[in-house]
Amino acid sequence: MTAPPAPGPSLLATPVLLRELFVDRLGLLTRARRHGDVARLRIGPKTMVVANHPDAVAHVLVGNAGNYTKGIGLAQARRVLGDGVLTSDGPGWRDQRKAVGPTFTPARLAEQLPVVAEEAGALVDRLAARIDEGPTDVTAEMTTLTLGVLGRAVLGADLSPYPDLGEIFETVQDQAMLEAVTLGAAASWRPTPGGVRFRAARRRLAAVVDDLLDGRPASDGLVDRLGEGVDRATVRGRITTLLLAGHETTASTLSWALHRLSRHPEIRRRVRTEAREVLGDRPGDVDDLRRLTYTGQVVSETVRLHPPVWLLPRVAVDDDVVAGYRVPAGTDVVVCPYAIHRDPAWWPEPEVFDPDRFAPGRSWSRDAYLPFGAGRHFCVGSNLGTAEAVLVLARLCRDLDLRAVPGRGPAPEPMLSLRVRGGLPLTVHKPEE
Ligand code: HEM
Repeated sequence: MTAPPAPGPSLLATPVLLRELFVDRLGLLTRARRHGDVARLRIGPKTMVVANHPDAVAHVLVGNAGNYTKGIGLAQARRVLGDGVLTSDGPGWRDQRKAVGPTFTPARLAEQLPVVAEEAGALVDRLAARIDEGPTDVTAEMTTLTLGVLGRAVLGADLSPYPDLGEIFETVQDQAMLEAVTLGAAASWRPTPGGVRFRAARRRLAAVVDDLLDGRPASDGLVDRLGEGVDRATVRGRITTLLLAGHETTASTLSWALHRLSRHPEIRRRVRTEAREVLGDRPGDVDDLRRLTYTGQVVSETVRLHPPVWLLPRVAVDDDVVAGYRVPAGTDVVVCPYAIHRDPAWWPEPEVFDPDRFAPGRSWSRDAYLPFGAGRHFCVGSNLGTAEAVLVLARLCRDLDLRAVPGRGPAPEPMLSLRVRGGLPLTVHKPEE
């Protein structure tokens, strides 16, 4: 007997689903759990299966991962960024995964942390110049910080001569997302203002990466490993993709963490107390990181509620059966960490920001926690990204007090990563003694 198709809304719901795909992707995928462990969303000619239950997720990402390649948005991301470890699959992906491996070992992390600490110090100085002044957009600052770290600690290159890099990445991502949600109708070659902006941004990005390559960066050999046996266009794509994967996610984590801290003075105080006890006046190193336990919990809780990679898209290569339902070859199967992390079946009071969920000795649903993905595509930079977020938060809370501007909280913008729509204005103050 063949398995039945997964349950989901009728084909007549296409106009509603299409609208939601455009204006409320997070809501659409969160509501999909109403249909059960997996849901089938038919949007015109496109069918998308959403894996809602952790067992279904584990099947797609781990147990039967060999039957799934990366999916929705991949073609668009590859067109705008190039063919990098984040945007590829198959043998090309395997080679790159091998090439980046040596850059993300614990020994390398210990060498990378002083750079993180230096960039954190520069960030504190920039923000300290704004003490008791008007609101400052901290999202732009987080992008500057994470690009600085990535450039120096991973690629061995100084990216400070390119202050527009964050904005360029925003423009190329906007185009990739627009193409993905309009199912290709908004192609980048069109003579629209967005298309023109995108093409200019892509040219600039290529020029920046070429500059970087021509400067023969003093990396740990990563750039050479990525360039082995491939032409300039290919290596450019590989570096561009790594640049995006390595800075956006950590910048998003830090921005959302600062938003949460700005609204919870008691949590901010706990982070400050811990930072003072552990770091004293020092910049922070690997041993300190292990002792910044509560700050680590704040980061874990931030990426639960605001996972920067909010969607893990896959495509089934051959027919499969997931949680008892038929998934024909070629079906888009998606896992939405944002929705799973807010599912009351796995997380009590899921909307509450409570870092103590992750306190030592507390048990929590590991299978329903996917901020870094799972299986063979598990994030290569998870240790660096986490270490960076923890150390920067500790330094910011130790040295400054960042407070919310009264009014509505920021809205999420689910692009290639989960951005803060319109930036995050906070005011900067001296911390209490
Ligand atoms: C808090 C920060 C970060 C988060 C939340 C995060 C999250 C993720 C997730 C969920 C994936 C899996 C994507 C999938 O399965 O389709 C991923 C993959 C990846 N991440 Fe991260 N990431 C972070 C930081 C970093 C950093 C700092 C780097 C590099 C410097 C990095 C490089 C990559 C790469 C290259 C991949 C592709 C891996 C593959 O496909 O094999 N990430 N990341």
